Amino acid sequence: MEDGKYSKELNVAVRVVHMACSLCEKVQKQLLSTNSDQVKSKDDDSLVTVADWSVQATVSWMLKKAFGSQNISIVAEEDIQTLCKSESQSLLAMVVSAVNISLAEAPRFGLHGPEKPLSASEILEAISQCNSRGGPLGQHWVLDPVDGTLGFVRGDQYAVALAMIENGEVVMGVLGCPNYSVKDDGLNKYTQENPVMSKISSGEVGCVMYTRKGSGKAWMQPLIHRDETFEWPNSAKLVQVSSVDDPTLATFCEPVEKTNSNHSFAAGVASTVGLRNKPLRVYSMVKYAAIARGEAEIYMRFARAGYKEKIWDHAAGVLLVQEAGGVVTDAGGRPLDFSRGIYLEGLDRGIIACSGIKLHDKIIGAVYASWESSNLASSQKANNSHLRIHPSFTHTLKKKEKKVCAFQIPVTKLSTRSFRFSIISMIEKPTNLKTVITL
Ligand SMILES: Nc1ncnc2c1ncn2[C@@H]1O[C@H](COP(=O)(O)OS(=O)(=O)O)[C@@H](OP(=O)(O)O)[C@H]1O
Ligand SMILES: [Mg+2]
Ligand SMILES: [Mg+2]
Ligand SMILES: [Mg+2]
Repeated sequence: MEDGKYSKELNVAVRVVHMACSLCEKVQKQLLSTNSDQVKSKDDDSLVTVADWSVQATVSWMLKKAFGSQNISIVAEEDIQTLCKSESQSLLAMVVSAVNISLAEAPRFGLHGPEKPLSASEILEAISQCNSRGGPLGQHWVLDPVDGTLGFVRGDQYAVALAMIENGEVVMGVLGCPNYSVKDDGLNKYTQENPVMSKISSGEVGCVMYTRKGSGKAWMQPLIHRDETFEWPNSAKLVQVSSVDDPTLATFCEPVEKTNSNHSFAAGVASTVGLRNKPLRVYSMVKYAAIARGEAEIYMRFARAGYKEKIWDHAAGVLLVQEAGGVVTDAGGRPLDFSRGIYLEGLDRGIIACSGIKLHDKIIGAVYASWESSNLASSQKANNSHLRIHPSFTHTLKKKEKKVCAFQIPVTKLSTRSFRFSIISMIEKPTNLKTVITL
């Protein structure tokens, strides 16, 4: 790891993510072999497991140990509501055990754990202290303890994602992918058709990827396994996005579940652009990892209307793709905004991550061409209070009082009539609009 800004933070974060991956591997193995009661449903019907809480507690405790509990703000996914219920005693006991086993392993990763095992209340405190809401000022750690919990429970891909946001920008990202082999083409071998258990027994190792904003570099390390005689520093190699910019050769990734992304809209975009390969459906932020490693070229994600993407599902992955040479924006071509709390507020329709600008431009253009006729358009319009601007057609209008209004302009193929109707909203309140564009 190179010296520079955030080098201490990055160094600790990488090691802590290694610890978290090791924890997850044990819990996943146990979960798949014993079918025990380690999985719960949340109010929104999504899943949470012993691993999610245990990783959050472990990372929270280790970061506070390294940087001081007063100085640290952590935004993370999980809370302790379910764990505190009287019927959750055995679940809490499993979390306490997993956390203490993991913390006891800290020296293997060149870190210091606690002198004695943590109590249940200390662990609950560590989890619940990750309740920061982020925002535009200061430093905030952002943690998704297990991203792709569904994949985790199904014995498939998942990730541990830790990032840091400073003054609203992602400045550091670490992504642990325990079932994504460090070997080339690690993903294609472990898709749904190839259960991950074969990987565990074959002894192949997953990876931890990391980067720092502005470095123009993204690194990958192999995971460390218990039986290995190993001492830090771990070896790391640089990764880079793919150089493929011909759509007919490109591979696109998308979420596995239709509820998390509209597959048919993505298929329409893919066909408009001329993508030929079948979509690679992969759980979790491993999709970003695949783009950063050059094993896929495009990641499209179009959530259903009303769903607001959360910063912990994207921060680490977005920076990895960008620093490995790729481009990530919303579907209107604008950068994702990590400065507005726990949600990616103002996100325009979806997220597009690409290995290069050429493919990215084509995808954004195809989204515009397909949008008005899609079901997604009518369902999301009601929810869109913000502006959609095609990057190449952004017109700004300076008003006397120096406020800037911007209009959505459609892609070239749309008619003049649809141009008029497509001026649908403004950055400022409608009362700020004094000039009407007439064609
Ligand atoms: N309805 C809906 N739409 C969009 N996104 C949603 C939705 N519900 C949940 N989530 C978040 O998606 C995270 C999992 O994303 P994946 O890309 O792994 O999806 S999939 O499982 O492959 O379908 C998942 O992250 P984890 O909870 O950490 O697994 C959620 O934060
Ligand atoms: Mg979740
Ligand atoms: Mg997640
Ligand atoms: Mg999660």
